[in-house]
Amino acid sequence: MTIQKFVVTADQMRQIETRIFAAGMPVAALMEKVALLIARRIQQLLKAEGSSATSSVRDLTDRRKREEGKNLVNSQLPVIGVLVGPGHNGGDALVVARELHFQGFQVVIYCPFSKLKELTQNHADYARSLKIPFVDKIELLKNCYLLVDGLFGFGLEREITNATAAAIDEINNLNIPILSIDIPSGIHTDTGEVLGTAIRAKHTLCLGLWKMAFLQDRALEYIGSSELIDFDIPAADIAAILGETPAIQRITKASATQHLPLPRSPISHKYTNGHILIIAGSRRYSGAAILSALGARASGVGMLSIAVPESIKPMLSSQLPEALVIGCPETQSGAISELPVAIDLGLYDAIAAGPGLTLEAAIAVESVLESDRPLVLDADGLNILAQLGTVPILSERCALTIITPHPGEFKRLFPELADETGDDRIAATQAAAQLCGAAVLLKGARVCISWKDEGDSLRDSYGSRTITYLNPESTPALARGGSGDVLTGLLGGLLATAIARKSPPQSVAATAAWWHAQAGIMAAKERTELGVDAFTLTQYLIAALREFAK
Ligand SMILES: NC(=O)C1=CN([C@@H]2O[C@H](COP(=O)(O)OP(=O)(O)OC[C@H]3O[C@@H](n4cnc5c(N)ncnc54)[C@H](O)[C@@H]3O)[C@@H](O)[C@H]2O)[C@@H](O)CC1
Ligand SMILES: [K+]
Repeated sequence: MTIQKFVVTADQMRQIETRIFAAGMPVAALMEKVALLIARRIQQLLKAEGSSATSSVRDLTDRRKREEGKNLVNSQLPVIGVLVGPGHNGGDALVVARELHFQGFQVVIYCPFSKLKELTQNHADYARSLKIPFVDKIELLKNCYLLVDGLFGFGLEREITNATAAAIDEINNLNIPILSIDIPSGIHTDTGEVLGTAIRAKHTLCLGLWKMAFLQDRALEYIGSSELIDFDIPAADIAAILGETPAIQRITKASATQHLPLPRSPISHKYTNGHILIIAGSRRYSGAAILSALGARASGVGMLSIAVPESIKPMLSSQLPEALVIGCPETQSGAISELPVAIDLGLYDAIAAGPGLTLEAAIAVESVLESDRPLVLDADGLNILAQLGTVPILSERCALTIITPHPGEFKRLFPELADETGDDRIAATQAAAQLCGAAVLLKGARVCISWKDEGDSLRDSYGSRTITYLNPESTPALARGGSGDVLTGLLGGLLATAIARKSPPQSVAATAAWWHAQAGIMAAKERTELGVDAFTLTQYLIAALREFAK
């Protein structure tokens, strides 16, 4: 079982927790276990940072051994501030404060609440008895080296207002690195929405199972970097609440690799490895066709055909010697006016259409929509689809369609939905998939992919019957023109191969999103976040594959 693939709502986490407690695990024991893991992780992180502050802390612990029994409070030493809320998130924080205190760190506690849950109150009383200082003004935290945020966890449901909101803003303004326990206080666990105001963490330790907010773009600036603290939730309890095959999953290396067309059959030939037709480009946007084709090339697809306006055919042929380039009749401005009369779409396992077409290519896009071929539709293909009427057209298709909108295109395709679901990208993608029957890949920092479930699996947390995959890792280096064109080609190539190999076609969308992001991450590591232009990205696809698929 890979714990990394699970993702839960606050309600699901509560249900899982309830089962654990009902089975006999004492609440206090679980809090103790979890908070000890957090305290240990904080110490590791401080050590890894290797800063002067950490060495002072180390000096302190060494000295502690030497000077046993002496008062260790020394204002010159780094102080860790612990922010404590009224619920069990605050309880976790108090256990962390206590442990760090015993490890020789200088700790101060800020708890602006008079009424605490019982267990949290017990820990607060014990911390006071240990003479860990409590401060009641935020300015007294200003010399802290690190703040640990335990104000609210997944129990936060309503807006933070008044004094608490003002305190959070003041804490953020101290500009001290903050480590959040479970989730930055103020972030909605499911939607990632900021409930009034929220802690801006540098790093967040998510407890037990990944919460939905970590996959919602709007929460990412608050979450900072993040990691999961696994506290041994029994697999049976997870399965009881999420189902044997959870309706919503984070993409993992294992799941991405599972849907790669590897290994190849030793007796495969070019046609059994799939034939993709890419329809892309115009005189104005010729590069889009090249980038999509290079993306498809990296997928290892058996045969690559590219339909472009006649006038840019030589350019494509020179860039992609292995490809079959089809010149199409073109408009005056150099867009595809229609597909060649002689083209037989039935030859292709899948079609990918859209990048760089311009709105003038509507007739060509209509032809592929009317065909019975599995289809990836992107960019201008989507803009044309929106004009034709998204839902009626897609509902009529008899083959799989995968649409890959960015949020702007999504709004054009599903204007009502975009209004209803706001910035909840997961809910929006699921609702769109449910409505139009296509697989929907919503681009963004955390790509979300959803399609209607034809089986009998559980309803997902939003009540719709969809399968959803969320890409947990990416890089802002990919936020530039052309990187989407690469994804279209890569996805198209994988789709054609999946069709030829008779493997589940929708799942390749998750593999493509993961692969694309991993290539971006690898390229950014080597070349910085500014060094990942779309062409460079295509050059990292195979290197990234070699790394994650080994
Ligand atoms: N799920 C699990 O298995 C575990 C959970 N633990 C911790 O428990 C947390 C959840 O604890 P709780 O359910 O007690 O909830 P929280 O600690 O997240 O906060 C809820 C508390 O805040 C108050 N509150 C909610 N919204 C507020 C607002 N807008 N303004 C002011 N007060 C507000 C509530 O009345 C309640 O007292 C997790 O995030 C985690 O840190 C851990 O102790 C161990 C294991
Ligand atoms: K928190």
